[in-house]
Amino acid sequence: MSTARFKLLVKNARQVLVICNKGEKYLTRANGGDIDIHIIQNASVVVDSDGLIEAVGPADVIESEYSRVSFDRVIDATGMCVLPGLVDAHTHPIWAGDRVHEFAMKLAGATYMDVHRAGGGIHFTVERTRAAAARDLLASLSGRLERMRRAGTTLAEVKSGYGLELPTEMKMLEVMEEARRTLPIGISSTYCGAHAVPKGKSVEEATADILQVQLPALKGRMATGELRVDNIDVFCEEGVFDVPSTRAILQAGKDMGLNVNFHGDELHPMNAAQLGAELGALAVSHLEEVTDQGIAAMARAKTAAILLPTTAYILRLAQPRARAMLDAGVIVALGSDFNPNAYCCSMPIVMHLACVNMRMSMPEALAAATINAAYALGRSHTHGSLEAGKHGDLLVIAAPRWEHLIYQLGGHQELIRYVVVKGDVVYDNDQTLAL
Ligand SMILES: N=CN[C@@H](CCC(=O)O)C(=O)O
Ligand SMILES: [Zn+2]
Repeated sequence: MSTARFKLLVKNARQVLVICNKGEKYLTRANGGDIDIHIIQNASVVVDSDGLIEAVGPADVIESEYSRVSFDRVIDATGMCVLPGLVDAHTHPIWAGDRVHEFAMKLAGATYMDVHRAGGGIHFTVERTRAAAARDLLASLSGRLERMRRAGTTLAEVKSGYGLELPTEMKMLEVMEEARRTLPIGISSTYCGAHAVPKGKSVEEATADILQVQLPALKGRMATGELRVDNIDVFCEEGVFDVPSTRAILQAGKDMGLNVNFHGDELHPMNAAQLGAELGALAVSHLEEVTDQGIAAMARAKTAAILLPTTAYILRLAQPRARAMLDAGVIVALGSDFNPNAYCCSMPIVMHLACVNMRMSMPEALAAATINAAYALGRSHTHGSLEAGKHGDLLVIAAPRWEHLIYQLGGHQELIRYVVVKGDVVYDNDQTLAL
């Protein structure tokens, strides 16, 4: 090795969670075995000058191979564990006005749709987001993404969907674009203009507005490079967008080159999983009410299931059937679903809930929050594992075994020592406490 200068060396970690090491795009139980995550004991990680992973291997091998290289930063991870940056596959973090008052209503027995039909829920947030200035939305988004980063997230999917008309949807996408360019976290951006049917419009009118006004405008702004949008989303649900309107919107987005990734089978079985499989969707989120046929279709089509443990928890819904999905070979991913209904920025808490309430194993939850979440966003060639050539996104936790990140409910604040994005330390936490 020549006398190069690289960004970062993380050395002598007790465990390095590589996750997978053969270029796998996702991990499933397809062959009947358990999800197998790749771990190296007593290992080091090298990040090159472009912020990409150069090498991961036994500490002594890395030490001798890179002895002539100088590093901008060296982290001594003795006694600690290194994991890939977590990927949050489903969030709604751009909005104004919280809904703490609705939390009280739901605790008193109101359902999600009771609140929505009464003009609250998404409608409440839409009114406030329409009225908010872009700079205020960017400021609150920045704070929320920082909270996510401090909890180990280095790539987050971010949705629009609190405008439901052209000006506000574009304002949200512009805020997202600015965040993507300036904030130290990866963003996968999603147009979700079909998040609810705006007050005063029918489903048909809302669908026509999206197809004839919003999507053409978005296409124009993507063509000029003003906006970069990765995914298209629809809330497919009884009383929101029905299957025909969902299909039309998703197909139009797909024709524009967007990845299909939508909300389905949450409160009622809608056969959304089958629709996703038919459309070649990268992912369908929620799936609390998915049928066996829907599970089989997703497994066949390699459409990822993005499960959101906070939603079922907060709304006291039936848990998504993670075990049935995993056993059928579905690619299972996780998301925080951060939004004014489910206020949680922490993927470690999400993994904990997935293990306890959805009966996932800790390796399954970690694969779901790394490589499989990256797959759901079309990013598993760059994110989700510590393999050479991928982004140097990682976290260092002050614990002798990686499982502490899931086991310690809410303990990530004292456990996560460093968070690194593309080789830069973006969170340096000297508040870690001994176990
Ligand atoms: N279910 C639809 N959308 C969000 C909730 C958004 C909101 O209530 O503001 C979700 O994924 O949980
Ligand atoms: Zn959502």
